[in-house]
Amino acid sequence: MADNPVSSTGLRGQSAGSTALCTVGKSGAGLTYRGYDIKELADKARFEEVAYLLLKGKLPNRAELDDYVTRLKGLRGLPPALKTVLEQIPADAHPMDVMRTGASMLGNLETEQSFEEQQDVSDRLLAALPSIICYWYRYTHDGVRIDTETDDDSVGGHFLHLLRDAPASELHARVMNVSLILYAEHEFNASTFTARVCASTLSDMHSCVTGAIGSLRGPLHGGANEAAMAMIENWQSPEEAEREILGMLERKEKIMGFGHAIYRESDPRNAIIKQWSKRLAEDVGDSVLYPVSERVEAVMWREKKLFSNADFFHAGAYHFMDIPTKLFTPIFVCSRVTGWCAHVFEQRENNRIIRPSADYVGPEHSEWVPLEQRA
Ligand SMILES: CC(=O)SCCNC(=O)CCNC(=O)[C@H](O)C(C)(C)COP(=O)(O)OP(=O)(O)OC[C@H]1O[C@@H](n2cnc3c(N)ncnc32)[C@H](O)[C@@H]1OP(=O)(O)O
Ligand SMILES: O=C([O-])CC(=O)C(=O)O
Repeated sequence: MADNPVSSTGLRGQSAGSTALCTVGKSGAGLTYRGYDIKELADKARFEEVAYLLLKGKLPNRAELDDYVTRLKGLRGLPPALKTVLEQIPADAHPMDVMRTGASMLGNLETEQSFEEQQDVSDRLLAALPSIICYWYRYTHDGVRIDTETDDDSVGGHFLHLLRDAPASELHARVMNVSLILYAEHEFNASTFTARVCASTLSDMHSCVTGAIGSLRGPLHGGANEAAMAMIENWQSPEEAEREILGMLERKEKIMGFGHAIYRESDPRNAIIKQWSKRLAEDVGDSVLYPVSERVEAVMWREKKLFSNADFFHAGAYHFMDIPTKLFTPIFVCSRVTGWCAHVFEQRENNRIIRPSADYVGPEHSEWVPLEQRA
């Protein structure tokens, strides 16, 4: 039987290729996008600058950024056939399924005909994905057909504007900006690897992104921010939270929003979003959810040395901005599409089809039994 040590399952610890986009957990570096520290980006950059950095290869100068923002604003409208499809999707569908269908349908209407169009296709996806989710959400939940072409300068502000029919407050636009920066890129995570595997067959950009959305949907990956919210909203006090978490650990249940495949001691995105979550909690006068979240974090570290990952304090932050829980992971898509597309560019630039081997663990030889004689 083949040797298959647990430590190597899930391809853990194995390099599956190279990238110039991002370092995750590299000693002394925490998280960097093209060499820029995530803390500095979250503090100083606009998400649109980070998108430009990832997709075009360098930070934009003032004129380039202004042009890029104007360009993205001009790409927010949705074709009528896409709106018709979105209107057919039921209100109780999962919004990540809506994102998946939306990206795929856009690929039918605006097919990438050649790789020379990859920059345009990526910009279009980045601009259109918030419109897709909000168009569907408002149609199915509020019965209105919204105009998706807002004049907001930022992707985050545009998303909140569409959701609420009113421009976002400065604080909310700021937090959305930080959140989108934190979620933009993360090396060979599961959804990005999905995109790269798809790209390696020389498939089109919409297929790569559609597949990546499907991978991000799961609760072990992007879906953890929604799962964390569903968990913490049940608890009315830190004491109750502690009791329940101890019970879950006793039953060997997974606590969503904790742990990481690469980081060992902390996720550098956590401290950043946690600080904004606290600020928002103060803004709405919360005295339950934030203290509950803090206690869960403390108990998880005390009991298991497991730390909050990027998703855990995002739950409270989005909740305090009154964003419906089921839209949490779609926001992740609106950001990570930048990383996915940038990885597809890289894969295409130096491509070889991704096709690992498997250790066979089935029977050595199986004797054919005619149909009538089988038990
Ligand atoms: C943006 C993102 O995608 S971040 C990740 C979001 N996902 C989550 O928050 C889901 C919860 N977390 C997890 O399921 C895992 O920590 C993952 C999927 C993120 C990483 O998985 P792995 O790399 O397999 O974790 P790792 O090898 O560090 O696990 C070590 C041990 O800790 C346990 N563990 C890890 N995370 C958790 C958790 N959140 N709750 C309880 N136990 C956990 C594992 O079960 C394992 O225990 P075992 O040795 O007894 O089997
Ligand atoms: O890197 C990972 O495995 C998951 C993650 O944190 C991300 O994709 O942001």
